[in-house]
Order: sequence, then structure tokens, then C-alpha cells
Amino acid sequence: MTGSSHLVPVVEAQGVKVSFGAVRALAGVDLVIRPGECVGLVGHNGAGKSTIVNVINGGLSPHEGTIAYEGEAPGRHGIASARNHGVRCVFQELSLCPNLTVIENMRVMHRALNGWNWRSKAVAAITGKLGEIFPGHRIDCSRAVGDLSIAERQMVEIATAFADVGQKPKLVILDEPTSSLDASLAEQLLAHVRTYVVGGGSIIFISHILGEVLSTATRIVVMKDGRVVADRAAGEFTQAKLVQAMGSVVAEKKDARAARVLKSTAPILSLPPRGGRGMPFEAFSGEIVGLAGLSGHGQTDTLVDLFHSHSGNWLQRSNPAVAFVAGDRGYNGTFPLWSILKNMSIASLGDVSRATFVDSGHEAELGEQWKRKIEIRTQDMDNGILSLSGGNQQKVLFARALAVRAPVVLMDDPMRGVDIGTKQEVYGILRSEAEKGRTFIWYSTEMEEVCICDRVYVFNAGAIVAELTGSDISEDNILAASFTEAVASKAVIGGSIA
Ligand SMILES: Nc1ncnc2c1ncn2[C@@H]1O[C@H](COP(=O)(O)OP(=O)(O)OP(=O)(O)O)[C@@H](O)[C@H]1O
Repeated sequence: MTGSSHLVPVVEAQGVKVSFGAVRALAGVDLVIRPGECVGLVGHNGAGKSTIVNVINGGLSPHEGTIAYEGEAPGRHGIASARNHGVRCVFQELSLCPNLTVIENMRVMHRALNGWNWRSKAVAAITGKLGEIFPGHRIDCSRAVGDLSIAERQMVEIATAFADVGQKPKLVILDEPTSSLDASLAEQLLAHVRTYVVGGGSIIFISHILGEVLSTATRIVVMKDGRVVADRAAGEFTQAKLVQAMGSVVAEKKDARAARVLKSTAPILSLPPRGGRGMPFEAFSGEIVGLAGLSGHGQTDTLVDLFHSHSGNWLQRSNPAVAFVAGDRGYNGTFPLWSILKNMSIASLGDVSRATFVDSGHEAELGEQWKRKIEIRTQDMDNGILSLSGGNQQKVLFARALAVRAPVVLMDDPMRGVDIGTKQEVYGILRSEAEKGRTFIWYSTEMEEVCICDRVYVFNAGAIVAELTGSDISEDNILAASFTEAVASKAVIGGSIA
């Protein structure tokens, strides 16, 4: 118990059970959040974290059990009750309206922003909060949210939740809040969370990046298969103890890089320096090439350029040259009205068809094979894709790309929301596929992932400013290069930072 144990809980869930058809998402969860606590909530994909958060947020009513806000039972409208008690939520699937500006979204989220001058109040509230949490940000709040990068949207969503408009937030729920933020933005957010908690606010912090949970939470709750299996002060956990409590088997880290030098052959992919600045891009057969640097500095644009330059035909071929794994699954990854199987097999229709007709037996077999291989947690691949937890949806996008025989796979920060056990599985698949000659171009906002690549290009201001190989691939070198200005293409020498 922490020093806040005598305070009235901001929220208290007791014996909460929720089922979706035959799926028991929560099997009797007790969770108490007190003022001045940051509770880290961890667990495998599908453990029930987002579901308990939806119950606390008032979006879902428990089928059994109770929920109370500051000791009071909720009224008929759960979301309104939660909000009146200062509960705010930043969802894993970002929820702002893309066709409205940042300022207009503030108006939608905060009803207190009304009257003839609501716009200037909204500008003051959002710019103030963005500046406080992410000092130095360059977000123009008059832009439509749909025109912002995914990292910027995540920042806006976070600042909107913390904004103090009419009523101070008492509990802010952050579901995978750093999944699209680079290391320095993530650190700014974690620093803000610590300050907020010291000031008496409460946080529920959900993340699969265990290091940030351990460094930020005051208490950690571990969920497994819809139940709480551990609930202790954060200081009592180590990374290994957390993994053990989650029930994940994590393979020992190997030096996956082994300084593979594959440059003797001709490049399989190449691009000239972006905008005539920095270095050209090249990738060789059998390589895992990492794209690093602060988010929004040209990595995704490079992936899109590579995709267009190698697929530029609208007619789908059965053996495409490149496959793409989207990171922003809601925006350009999943087909929300389709089944899990259809979402997975769409890229492999050539392989599962006979005489232009889809062979449903063959398609189902492919689905079962990938379900087993990367443990997609569902009873039936014919269920809708939205019945899966966020991390499991991301696994389907992986399976879609890996199931096709494309020699090159482009990956746009594809591990958002994927749990630690599955990540290790996927790393193993990538490595063994690379050894068979496949090439992976992998943009990641997670330093640990960048560091297992064979070769890394660091981006800054839209250009490649450094190329790192072997033991030069380190967090320090990547961060140093991330702040290096790109000049003429010859000013940066491969293998070192100019
Ligand atoms: N709308 C839904 N319809 C059917 N099943 C659902 C629905 N929402 C969630 N589930 C199921 O409930 C279980 C818990 O899902 P939940 O999203 O809470 O997991 P999670 O711990 O947040 O996972 P992740 O780390 O992947 O986000 C999963 O088995 C999921 O497939």
C-alpha cells in the first residue's frame, strides 16, 4: 500500500465481469485508483486492459460487479458520470475527428468551451497544455487533425485530455500513449505524468514498454486472461518479474545483428537523397534495415516512396514486389467491416485462388496457420476484425504482409500495442525470413527494435543524415545523429556521423 491508501479512491471497480458473446473479457476484476497514484496496467494482448478502462471510463457497463467514482455509484449515463468525476481517457485507437481542426476538436471534447469567444479559450487551453507537456512542439492548432502525423495526433489527444477547461481532470487514463512517440517525446510525456501525480492527480498508464512502466508507475497491476494476477508497489517489480507475472515466455536476447555485411551484391531497393540533401537510401537482399530518428522526419515518406516506386500498378499482382505493414491501423491498415480472415488474406488472394475464384478452404488454412504462428487470440477467424484487441489487430496486419511472397517488406512502426512475448516471436520470424533472403525496411519509434537491425539510417528534417552498422548501432549514436543537420549528400560518410 502507498501513502495515499487513506484517501477516497477516485475510482473503485469491484468484481467487474464483462463478456462479448462467448468471450469473457473480464472475469471479476477489482481495481482501486487513489489520488496521487500512477498505476501501470500491463498484460498480454487481449488480457482485458482496454475493457476495464472502458468500464472505468463509463463507456461499458459491467455485466456483473460495481463501479464507484469518489465513493458514488454512477448515474444512468456512465460516460457523463465518469466525466463529472474528472475521468479522462486517451484511447489506444486515437479518437479525434480528422476533418475538424485541433481547436474544433477541443470544442467537441470539452463542452465547457461555449459562448461567443469559445475559439480563443480553446486556443489558449490547447496551446498552453501542448507547450507544458511537449515543450518545443511545432503543432499548428488551426490545422485539421487528419493532416497531422500520427505522433502529432497522439500529442494533441494527450494534451486535450489533460486540458483544464471548466473542471480539472482527476484521473487520466493513458492507453499506449507513447506508441507513436519517439524517445524524446515519450520522455517529455513521462516527465509530465510524474509531475502530475506528485501534484495529486491520478493516472492509469497502459503500456507494453515495460521500462517506461517501471520508471513512471507508483503501483503496477498485472492482468492475465481477464483477471488481475498481481497488484503491488512498482518498486517490488523488475522487468523479469513483470514478464513472469504476465505469463509471457520471452526468448533470451541474442545479438541478432552479428554485423552482417551484405553490400557485395547490387542493391534490391534504392532512392536518391531526399530533396537533394543527405544520403541516398539503399537496401540489399536479406537485410533488416532500420529507419530511425525523431518521428515525422521523413521515415514514413521514405517507406511510401519505396512502396510507390516498386508497386506503381493499380492491378494487384499475385507476387508483389513489396508488402507494407501499416502502423496506423485504424487509418490505413484494417478494413473495419471485414472478418479477421478477410483482413489477413486480402494480400494473398492470388495464392489462395483457383481459376480466379477464391478457394475458401485454402484461405481458411492460411488463416489458421498464421493464427497459430503468431497467436492471434480469437476463437474464430471469421469474427469481425474489431472484435480483436488492438495488439491482436496489429498481428493480423503482420500476418497479411508476411504471408505474401514479396521479397521486400516495408514496416511503418508496426509493433504499436503488440505485447512483449509476441514481439520476440515476430523478431524471430523477421530474422529467419531475412536469412532466407527477404529484405525488411523497418521504421520504429522503439530504440530496442532499431538496435536489432543489420543497418540503420538515421533521419533528420526529411533527409538521411547517418548510416550506422554493426556495433555503431547504439542509442547514443542514433540520438546524436537525430540532431545532426543534413547538408549536401557528400558531407555524411557511411558508417559514421558527420
Ligand atoms: N467489441 C468486442 N467484441 C468482441 N470481443 C471483444 C471486443 N472488445 C474486446 N474483445 C475481446 O475481449 C478481450 C479483451 O480485449 P482488450 O481489448 O480488453 O485487451 P487488451 O488487454 O487491451 O489487449 P491489447 O494489449 O492488445 O490492447 C479480447 O479477447 C478481445 O478479443
